[in-house]
Amino acid sequence: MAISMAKLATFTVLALASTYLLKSLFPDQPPLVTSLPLLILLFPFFSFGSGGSNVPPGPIAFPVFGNWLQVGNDLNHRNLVGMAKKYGNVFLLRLGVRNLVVVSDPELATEVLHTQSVEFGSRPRNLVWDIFTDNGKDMVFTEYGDHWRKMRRIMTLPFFTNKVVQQYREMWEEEMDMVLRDLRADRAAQTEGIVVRRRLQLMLYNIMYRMMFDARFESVSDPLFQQATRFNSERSRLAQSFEYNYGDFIPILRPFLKGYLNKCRDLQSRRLAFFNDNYVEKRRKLMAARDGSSKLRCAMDYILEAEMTGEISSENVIYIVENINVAAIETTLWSMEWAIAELANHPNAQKRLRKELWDVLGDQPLTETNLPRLPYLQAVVKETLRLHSPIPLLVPHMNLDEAKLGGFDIPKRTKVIVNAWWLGNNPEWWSKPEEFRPERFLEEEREVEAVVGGGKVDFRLIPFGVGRRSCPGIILALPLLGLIVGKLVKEFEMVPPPGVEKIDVTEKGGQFSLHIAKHSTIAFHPINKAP
Ligand code: HEM
Repeated sequence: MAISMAKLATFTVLALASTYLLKSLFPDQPPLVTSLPLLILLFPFFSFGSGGSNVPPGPIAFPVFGNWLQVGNDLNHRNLVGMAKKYGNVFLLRLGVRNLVVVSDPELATEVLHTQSVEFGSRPRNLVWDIFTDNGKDMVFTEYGDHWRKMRRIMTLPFFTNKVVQQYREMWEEEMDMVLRDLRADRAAQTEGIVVRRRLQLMLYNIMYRMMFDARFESVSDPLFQQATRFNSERSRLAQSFEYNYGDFIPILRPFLKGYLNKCRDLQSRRLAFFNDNYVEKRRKLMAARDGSSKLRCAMDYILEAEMTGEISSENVIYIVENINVAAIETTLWSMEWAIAELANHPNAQKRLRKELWDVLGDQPLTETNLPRLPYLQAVVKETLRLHSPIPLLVPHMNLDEAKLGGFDIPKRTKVIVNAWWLGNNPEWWSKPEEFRPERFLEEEREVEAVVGGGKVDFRLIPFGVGRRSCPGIILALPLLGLIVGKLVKEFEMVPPPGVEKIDVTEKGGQFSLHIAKHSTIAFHPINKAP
């Protein structure tokens, strides 16, 4: 087949640019490696495009690199919207040996998450996630199948039922009331303001560790708290980084990732030993000493019971702990930070919320049982999750076998992502989506049920996903968010620190998370009577 001059020229420029890039990235590597792009020129030129099958549209793919050099590493929710406008609501990117399909409209999202939730119910893996999950011994990142089903079932009873919410709601309120007490006693918090994230992080760790292990941390200086947060944030940093993409996409470059992967392995073994030695083993000893009549006290006791009956292995036990540390704490914390920042920037919304809280509760403190009586509070939570989904592209899905989507063929083992942020922020479907305006959920969007669950799902608002692989933690995350936001607003006026007009709500994302770029400093002015 003849090749056009334009294609040849593009190819040559690309190959030279890549050679240059590799040479500067790896100056000490042998010429075989750095001249790889030129060798690629010798490859058959006509592996451009889709290879002839009926795959979704997308940019022209080059041999070996696919679209990677064109689209780069940072495939964040906003960049993907730009591509969807060009290629359509389902498009395909080839990133080296990996295929990535991006879905950007509610109907196709329904297909992936609901109608074909078995077909698209797996998770893709990569070199780093393989290390952090020991090739899928966990639940969050494992493939769809018997192992996932068993893990999800075993985790549901101690973590994800309404009974669990009822069992723990007073403990949650107690931890939150300690935050309010600390803010009232903190002069700096009331004058120049504080980075409230640190205190909320301690609160959330305490809530999750009390549920998991019946254990808590005394303060932010507790050495165990410092170790736990350091291990978890280092794990997130390594897993979320774009640094390892080149080795993941292009197998021939994997030897250069050895140092990075060893760092991940080393961290993972120290981190799992930390969970095991300080928490799991202690519960195991208590379980061994327990007589049949004593009650199971915390989630770990139920999990260890499943280990004792041979349903799961000790490795699975530790990966459940790892998954809760990864999935539960930072996601909820990011949402709290966004909600507080937006309320500080929108005094009218804050005033309206405070009025609702005082009208409904009077002098009484907010409790979990009151939440259904506070529609504006629920609207604030929904609006926060719509505008700032902590996981804007959901956790990636994958089809184990070849599948169909929107009339296209999806090659097997394609990473499929749903741009959930765009579903909640597309101006074709939402009025002025860039505005933080909770009242939309009491006015034109009264029917949106997705976030509160239970009702009919509106696929425009799915910050927790939907269907088989949706977030089971929604049952905890929503009341936790409502409670802390409501309690703070009832007792404090939250404002930017002196001299600052607006809190900076610039975003920062990783491979799939989205959080506030700079942790905000907020001043908390105590309120003692009804507004
Ligand atoms: C605001 C807080 C949270 C948000 C926005 C959130 C969001 C998500 C999303 C988008 C997914 C993937 C859904 C999909 O792939 O379709 C997910 C999965 C998951 N989340 Fe959450 N989550 C939150 C809090 C929690 C909490 C508190 C827990 C546990 C206590 C939790 C546990 C999990 C687990 C175990 C999965 C994996 C489910 C599976 O693969 O089967 N999450 N979450």
